[in-house]
This record gives sequence, C-alpha cells and structure tokens, in this order.
Amino acid sequence: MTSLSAFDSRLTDVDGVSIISSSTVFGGEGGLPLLAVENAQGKALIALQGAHLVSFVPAGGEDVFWLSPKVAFTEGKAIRGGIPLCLPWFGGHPDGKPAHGFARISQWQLAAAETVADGATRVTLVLEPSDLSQKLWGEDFRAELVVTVGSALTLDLRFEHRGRTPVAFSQAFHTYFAVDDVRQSTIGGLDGTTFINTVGGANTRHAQSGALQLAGPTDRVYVNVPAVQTITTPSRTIRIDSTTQSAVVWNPWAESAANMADIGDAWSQYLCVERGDVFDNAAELAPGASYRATMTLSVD
Ligand SMILES: O=P(O)(O)OC[C@H]1O[C@H](O)[C@H](O)[C@@H](O)[C@@H]1O
Repeated sequence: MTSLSAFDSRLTDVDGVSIISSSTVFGGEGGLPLLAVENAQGKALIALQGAHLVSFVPAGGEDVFWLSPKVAFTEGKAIRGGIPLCLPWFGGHPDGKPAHGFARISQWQLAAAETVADGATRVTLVLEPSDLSQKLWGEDFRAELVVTVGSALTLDLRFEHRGRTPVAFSQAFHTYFAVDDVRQSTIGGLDGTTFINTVGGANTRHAQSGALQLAGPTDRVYVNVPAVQTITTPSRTIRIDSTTQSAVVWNPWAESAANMADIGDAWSQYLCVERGDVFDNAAELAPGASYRATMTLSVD
C-alpha cells in the first residue's frame, strides 16, 4: 500500500481529519489508506482508492452505508459497499474493460481539507491521468470530488474532459445503503418514471407505479427521475437528493449473491439506489466540456 507518511501532513492539519489504514478499522493484511473525518455533526471514512466513501455516521445515528462483512481493501480491486464511483462509464464496457470505469480502482489524491462555516468538514480529492487511465481511457481529464461531512453527506463531482475528441461519458454514485432487510424497505420518488429492466440482459422498458418494494432479483435503470428519492425501512428513512437524472436499483437476491464472494449471505442487508447519469441520460462530452453532479444523503 502507499505509505501513510507519503501524504502531506499540512493537508490533514484540520481538526478531526486524519489518514489511517483500513486494517486498523476493518482488520486484514496490508490495507489501504482511509481519510477519517469527524466533527460534532457526523463522521465518515473515505478510501483514497476510488475516493470511495466506506462509512458515514450522522451524530447519534447508525451508518448510512452497508459495507460487505467480507470486504477486501486491496490495491486495484473495487471495494464492496459504501459508494463506489462509477466513472467515466457505468456498467460493463463493450471492449471488455473493467466494469464501472477506472476511477474506483485508481488512487486519488487528497488536495484540500477545511472546516466550513457551519462546523461541517469539507475534503477535496482529485484524480488525474495515470498509466491505468491512459490504457483504459486514453484521454486527458481531471476529476474532482468534494465531500462535505456534516449532519448530511454531500458529494460534488466535477469531470473535465481535456482530451481532443468527443467522448461518451456516464457516471453513478453506486450507493449501498444499509437496511434492516431489503424485503422490508420501500423506495419512494420513482412513481410514474420509466425503468429499463436489465436482469438477465432483458433491457425491457416499463412504467413504475407507486413506491417500489423489491421481491426478487432486481437490476433496473430508472431514467429522468425526480431529484429526491427516499428509502424507508422499519428503523429509519434515508433521503437521497441529486442533480443527476438516473437511479439504478440493484440487489442480486440470494441465488446470484451466493456466487459473489463478497456478498453471499449478507445480500438482504443492503439496497443499492445509485444516482447518476446513465443509459438515456448518459452524456457526450466535447473537448473542453465539463460534467458536474451532486448528491446529498440525509437521515430523517
Ligand atoms: O460487481 P460490480 O462490478 O461492482 O457491479 C455491481 C452492480 O452494479 C450495478 O448496480 C449494475 O446495475 C449491476 O448490474 C451490477 O451487478
């Protein structure tokens, strides 16, 4: 792993911000560097690999995220749980490149950390071209994720296309929410929208009627969705507010999860509601164009 001393201590010289190793929190050999952020309103852990939120606990509450009990913090391997950033493409790639892009398996740099006016903490992570991005993307770019940790969690993503040719672009905040039981959770804020059912590669279009409660393997891409969705469980309601246009709802259910080593029996403890711009809402970025997306998560 990258040595922890490699980080500029001045950047973390802000109250409640430190760099720790994942192994000190989650065990396991080696581990990856995590940015630990804590203030009176809440606390978060962010892996520098992927600018990946792995924990967010509002003060007095429970973790908003599910993290696999079998999570591996391994260099170059996607972390199962929290918020993988799918960037600059979502899902499988026609040329067999890694699913969900290279951002989640790349090392991001901590660029800034500060306490903002209301006592929340803001950290800025940056991703610039690397050997991996050159191999998989081949274009110049700059990605920045600004994370604000307070009583709510806000992610503000900017992607600047610095290459010379137009590129197809999609992205998602692939959030794994911790729920008591996925079968007892309902998702509001999708009524009347269109979804593409991608289970088994079906790709059929349907209209959503009312709230959504999962009852089997689910992999749906909702397009042109309203800004806000809610997840209601027996113990809490989580609010998702985003500028993005799509929402992907995914849980593989027992049989498929059994074939995924880092999910297995734990499949019923999470629900993915992933805000982003994918499928119909994917973009084409002209040289010099920028993309921006924000998402705020809060618990009622
Ligand atoms: O296993 P991963 O590459 O992290 O992908 C996990 C899941 O991500 C999204 O939700 C897709 O819609 C699913 O089809 C996919 O299985």
